[in-house]
Amino acid sequence: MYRKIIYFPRIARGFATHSGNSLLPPATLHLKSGQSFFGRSFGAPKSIYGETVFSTSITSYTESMTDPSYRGQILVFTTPLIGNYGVPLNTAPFDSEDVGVVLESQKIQCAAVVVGDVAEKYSHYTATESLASWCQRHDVPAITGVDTRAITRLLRDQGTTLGRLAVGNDTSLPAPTADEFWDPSLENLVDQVSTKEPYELNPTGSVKIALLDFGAKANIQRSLVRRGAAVTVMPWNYDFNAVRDQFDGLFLSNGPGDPSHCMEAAINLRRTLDEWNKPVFGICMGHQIIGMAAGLDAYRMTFGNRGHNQPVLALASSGSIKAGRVYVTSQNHQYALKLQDPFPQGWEPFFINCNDSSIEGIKSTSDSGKNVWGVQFHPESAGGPLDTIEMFSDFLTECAAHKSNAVLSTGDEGVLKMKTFDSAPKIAVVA
Ligand SMILES: NC(=O)CC[C@H](N)C(=O)O
Repeated sequence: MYRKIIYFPRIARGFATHSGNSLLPPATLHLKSGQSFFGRSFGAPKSIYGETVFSTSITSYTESMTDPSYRGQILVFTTPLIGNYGVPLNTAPFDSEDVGVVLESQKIQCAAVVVGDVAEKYSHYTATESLASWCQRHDVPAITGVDTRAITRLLRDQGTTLGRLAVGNDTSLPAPTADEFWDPSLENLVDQVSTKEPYELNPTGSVKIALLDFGAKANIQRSLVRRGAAVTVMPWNYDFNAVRDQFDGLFLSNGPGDPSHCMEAAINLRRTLDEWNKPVFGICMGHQIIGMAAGLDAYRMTFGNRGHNQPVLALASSGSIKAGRVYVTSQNHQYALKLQDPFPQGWEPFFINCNDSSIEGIKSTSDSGKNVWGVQFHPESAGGPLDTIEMFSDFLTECAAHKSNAVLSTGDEGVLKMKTFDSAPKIAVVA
C-alpha cells in the first residue's frame, strides 16, 4: 500500500521566476513511494521515468546536468533559485583546453531536473540562453514550483526513489503503478555513455596516459591535458592489458549507475595490477572499480552524496595530500566501497567522509611496490572546490618519474580562471 500524499505548488517568491506562472503547462513529479508534487513544466514537453536524487550544490547546475554520471536520474536541486546565470555556449573555446566542450559533456545527461524556482531572467557574461530554453533544446523535461525541501527530506529518509515526471496532458493520468517505474540501475549505463572507439587528446604530450572512459567528465580530461599529458580515451571495457606497454599511467574515470555492471573492467584491472607496476588513478566509478579489483565490495548507499561541500578526512599522506587534513570536495555518487577489517593486503583506506564515515579513497600501501589511488570524490571539481586538484599533478609526476624527457606543467586552474575574467566585458553595476 502506498501512501498518497499531495503537495501543492509553491507560491511564487521572485518576480523573475517561473514558479506559480499559470501560463506554463502543468507538471507532476510522482515518486514510487506514493507522493506526488504538482508544479509547472519549463523544459521539454515530454514525460519520463528515472531515479530521483538530490544535489545540495548551490551552483554549477550546468556542469552537474552535463555530467554523464547523472544519466537516468531526475535531479532535484535543493538550492531554491536555479537558472539565474543562464547557460553558456557549450562549444565556445574559452575554457575548452582542447577537449571540445566548455561543460562536462556535449549534452544534458540527467533525465530531468526539479527546481523550486527557475529563473526566467539570467545574467552572466558567458550565458547565451536560459535554463528553460537549454532543457527544451535538449529534449529534457523540467519542473518548477515544487517544494524541493519536502522532496529532499523524503529522499533522505526513504533513500533514492524511482520517479516519473509527467508533463502537460500526462498530468491528468493517474500516478504510475509500482511496476511501471523504470529503474536505471538495472541497466549498464556506462556502456551507453562510454566512447565506442579510442581517441587521443593532446597527442604531443610527453606523458602517455590511457583513460578508461566509464562516462568521463570533461574536466577530468582537461585536468590531465592542462598538465601536459597525452590522453588516449578508451571504451570502458577496452583490453588495456594488450596495449599497456605504450603507456606511463592508467586513469579510470567517473561513470553512471551500479558498478557491478562493470565487473569485466575490474577483472581486467586485477590482471593489470598483478602484472604492471605503473601508476593507476581512479575517480568515483574508477575508484569503485579499483576497489573491486582489490577485493573490496561496493554497496548502494541510502541517498548517496551529491553536492560540492562534502568534507573528507585524509587518513594517509601521499603527494600533496596530508594525513589529518580535511578537504572539502565535490561529489556525485550512489554507491561506495565497503569498509572492511582487515583491508585487503597491500591496500589501505586513504580518505573517509566526515559526515557519514563512508570510504572516500583507497591507496596501495607504500610497501606494496604499487602506485595506485582511488578517490570517491571529484578532485577535478566542475563544479565545486579545488582543494584536491593537485592530485592530478601527484599522479602525473609519478607517471613521469621513469622518463628523462617528460615536460609537465602546473594546472594553474586558479590562474586560468583569472585569464577568463581578463577578457570579460566590464560589469555594469545597476543601482
Ligand atoms: N560519479 C560517479 O562516477 C558515480 C559512480 C557510481 N555510478 C555511483 O553512483 O556511485
